[in-house]
Amino acid sequence: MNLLSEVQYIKGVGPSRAKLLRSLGINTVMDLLHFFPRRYLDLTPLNFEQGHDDSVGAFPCIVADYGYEVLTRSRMRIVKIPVTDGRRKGSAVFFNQPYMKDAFKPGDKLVLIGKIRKNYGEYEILNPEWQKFEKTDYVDYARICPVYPLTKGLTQKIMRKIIKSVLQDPLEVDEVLPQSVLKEYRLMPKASALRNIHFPESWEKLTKAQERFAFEELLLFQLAMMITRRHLMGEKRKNTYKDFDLKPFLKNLPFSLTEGQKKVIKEIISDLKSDRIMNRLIQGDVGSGKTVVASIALYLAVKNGYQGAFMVPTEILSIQHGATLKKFLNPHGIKVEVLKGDMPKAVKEQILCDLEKGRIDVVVGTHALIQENVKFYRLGMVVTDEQHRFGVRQREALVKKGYYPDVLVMSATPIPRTLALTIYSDLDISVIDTMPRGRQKVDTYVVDESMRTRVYKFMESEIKKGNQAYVVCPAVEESDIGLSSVEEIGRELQDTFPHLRIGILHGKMKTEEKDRIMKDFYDKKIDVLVATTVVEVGVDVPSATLIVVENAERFGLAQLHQLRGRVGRSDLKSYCVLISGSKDMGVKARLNFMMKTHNGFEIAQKDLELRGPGEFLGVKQHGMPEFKFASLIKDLKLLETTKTLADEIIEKDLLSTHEYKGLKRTLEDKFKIV
Ligand SMILES: Nc1ncnc2c1ncn2[C@@H]1O[C@H](COP(=O)(O)OP(=O)(O)OP(=O)(O)O)[C@@H](O)[C@H]1O
Repeated sequence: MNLLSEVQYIKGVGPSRAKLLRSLGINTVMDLLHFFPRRYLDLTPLNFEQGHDDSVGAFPCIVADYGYEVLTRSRMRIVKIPVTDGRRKGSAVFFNQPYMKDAFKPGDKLVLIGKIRKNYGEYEILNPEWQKFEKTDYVDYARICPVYPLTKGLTQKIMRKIIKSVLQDPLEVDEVLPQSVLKEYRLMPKASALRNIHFPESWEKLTKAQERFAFEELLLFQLAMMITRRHLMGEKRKNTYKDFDLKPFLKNLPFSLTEGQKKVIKEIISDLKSDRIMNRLIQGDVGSGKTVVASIALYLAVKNGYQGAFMVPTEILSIQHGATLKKFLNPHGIKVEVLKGDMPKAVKEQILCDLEKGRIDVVVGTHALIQENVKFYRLGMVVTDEQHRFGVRQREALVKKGYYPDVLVMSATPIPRTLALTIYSDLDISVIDTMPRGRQKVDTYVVDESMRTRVYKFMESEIKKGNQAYVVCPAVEESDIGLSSVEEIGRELQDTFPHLRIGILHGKMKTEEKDRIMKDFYDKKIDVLVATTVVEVGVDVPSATLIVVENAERFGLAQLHQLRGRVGRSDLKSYCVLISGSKDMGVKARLNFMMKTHNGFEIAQKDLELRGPGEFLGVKQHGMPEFKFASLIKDLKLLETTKTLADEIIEKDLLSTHEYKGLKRTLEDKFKIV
């Protein structure tokens, strides 16, 4: 049968079933073959005793007597068919299917597929799928049976039959992957992978088939991203960078760089020396010192005649990073300005004009920096500090404006490598893998409400030592859903400790007010900052040594780690207290994980496993790739392998060779590129 034939012409389909299949997106034989099972049943034949509660099993048996109907106490009609597995007695039980009473006669041989349970000493198989067979036939019955995601009107039985009938003929499918790739990575060829994905000959073969499809899926994805990137950023750089002397900058730095920082700076410099535009992601645990690295990139850009832009996720951060950059860059004659949303019009216009004329070297601001009508004189370096956000669109916006700047993306929180490789697959990845010297691990405690008074007493003693503290609450105002709020806790603390200077901060406040509070906290005019998660990302106040998180159960692990990262940013001993009244064992285990683990990448991985990629990244991301076979949680090795291969394919321009024809065509069909 031709793969492009319509499904209607498959044996046993016909117009009405074809319509149902079409509603599942299946038009052709090819579509049908690519309609993959959702899961599989293990149909290794079992006797009644071998069945497990709550798991589906396959039970070959013989009908022992005629079926009969029973009315339950809740007036439900059930049909029972007495059966035996040869040794024990049991029944097949059908709910609300009175016609099943006469479906079988004594002596019929059946295989019943369903969950088994023991009811008053007798085995019952509930609402089973069933198949009549002669004992010898059972050998032919698939041991590993596919379960498809279906629609009303189609049953598993019908679907299996249709697909089986297609698979009976030799499959003339085009192989997508080149023979050399199949051989090198020991992948199952497409035709047998298709057979085994539907009717696996063994569990091992099923795994091999799944691996093959995952490989294909990831390779195609990586190639598509790389080709898009080449279109987008593939401009050859003009190689105008001549000055790589960092001595003056480093001399002015109050500390020496860590090994991790040095390594990443080397990678940046090698990008700037190469003939391709830089697209690099910098990852690092909280407090690993990403900002200095970004400053160095901006320093080099300005030294070589370019302007730089630093985009940050919140206004609070734009002020903080603005101040840091001024401190690092002003002494070298580099002019830095912060562009804020609600600046007086005249000031803003002056900055915009100076930028366009090239009188400002580095501008810091939120993403509005590139969305608004901001024009540059000679933009050469864009640093974006991202909070799990795609930079692609922003980078695209810049390219559309006619700039082809080098791009450095800083990921504000550690993200597991599988996710980094996919959502940032258009970037090269650098990791700062060492922490500044003298950092101690932040002691972390999980406590319940009864400890609150003690925790706050401890806070008082920290402040007496000259340190500062954060209290993070999930809500802004008091409400009836029982969450601690910034306003309520702020008031309570002020009443209990009248001598402490308490400040509150949340997203609903005016920018001006936020600025003032944040500045007071930086300047140590505030001892305790009671805030929502606006302080979550990037806020850097080295003398803060305690963070208390109220209703800690409300936060994800990665977020808690990010919050904890607000303390322990100097050599002062720091503490994190997670307050939670939750009795849920799962929640407790999750919070306890924070006490044991301090490595952000490990925590992020755990968070990803617990919540899945969508939740981990926060709101459901548009454009987040959805893979059928590959797992963003587990398939790190496969991701790395396919990335290396994709690199090689692009580098050597293999897609234009005869051997890679299939791959090229699939890319064109699936992603409309190449
Ligand atoms: N090599 C270093 N030695 C000592 N201190 C350093 C070093 N590098 C950075 N710091 C300091 O460590 C603190 C954290 O640095 P930075 O704010 O750049 O971290 P980050 O990686 O951006 O952290 P986060 O992700 O939490 O925002 C800052 O106060 C910074 O001045």
